[in-house]
Parts: sequence; structure tokens; C-alpha cells
Amino acid sequence: MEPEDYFMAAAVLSARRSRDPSTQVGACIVNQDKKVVGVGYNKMPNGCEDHMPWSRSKVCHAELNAILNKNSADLKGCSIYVTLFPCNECAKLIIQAGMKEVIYLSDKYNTSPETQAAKLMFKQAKIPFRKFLPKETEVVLQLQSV
Ligand SMILES: O=c1ccn([C@H]2C[C@H](O)[C@@H](COP(=O)(O)O)O2)c(=O)[nH]1
Ligand SMILES: [Zn+2]
Repeated sequence: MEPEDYFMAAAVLSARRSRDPSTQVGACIVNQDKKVVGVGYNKMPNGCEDHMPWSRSKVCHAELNAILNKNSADLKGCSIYVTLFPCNECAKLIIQAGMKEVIYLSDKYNTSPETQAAKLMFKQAKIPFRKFLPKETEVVLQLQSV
């Protein structure tokens, strides 16, 4: 499998863990040695899952969780693969963490003020973003031994 397909597949698989009834989001952070250093998905804060109904204002975004789950000292020069274009709050985190590029799958909220603000900040911070173009469009996983 091509490395980029693998990284986006990791983001897509991570998104599958989300309980968001509307939009499941996954993120996969990759360092300059092409090693995965953090993955995450959108979820309620730890310990809060069973106590509150799903709420947009309380959810921790996939990018935040991937950053907090990092297994390296810092994320400078890393790339982030995301299944949804980051919002303005996540853009700030990506910029401040020193990441070098954003690769996204869906841009379905392209016209929203949050996405517009995120794009403006990435441009100002000189962090390129590009739509993911897969080499393979489908990854089939067999989890049962035969
Ligand atoms: O940067 C982002 C933007 C959004 N999310 C999450 C937050 C929500 O759980 C969903 C969006 O829900 P909608 O009902 O489609 O508005 O996506 C994220 O993780 N990262
Ligand atoms: Zn966000």
C-alpha cells in the first residue's frame, strides 16, 4: 500500500470509532520519517461519554485528540491527514504545533466561516493544504482468520 493511502486509511479507521451520529472525523499525524506519531477522532471528553448527550459545543475534535495522543516530544514538521477539513480552532492547534502541511479528504463545510477562517490562517502561516488523491480508492480489511 502507498504510504499516503495508509496514512489516510488510518485517519478513516480512527473516525470509525467516533460516536458522532452526524459526522465521524479522524486524524493521523505523521512525522518527517513517515512514522505515525498520533491518531484521534471526535469524541466527548474522557469520562463524559455516558453522562451527556452528543453536543457540538462539548466534543473534542479529532485533531485535538490526535495532538494530545502524540507519542513524540513535539509535532514540528509533521503532516496531518484528516478526513474533514479542520475548523478554525483546530487550524490554530495545527499551526501552533508547528505542523508543515494538511491533507484532507472531505471539504463539505467549505463555505462555513470556520473553514474559511481556517484556510485564511493556513495561508497566512504558510502551511499548505491539499485534497487527498488516493492511489487505491478502497481498502478491504479482513479481521477474521481463515
Ligand atoms: O476540525 C474539526 C471540525 C469538526 N469536527 C467534528 C466535530 C463534530 O463532532 C463533527 C461535525 O459535526 P456536524 O454535525 O457535521 O456539524 O465533526 C472535528 O473533529 N474536527
Ligand atoms: Zn476542529
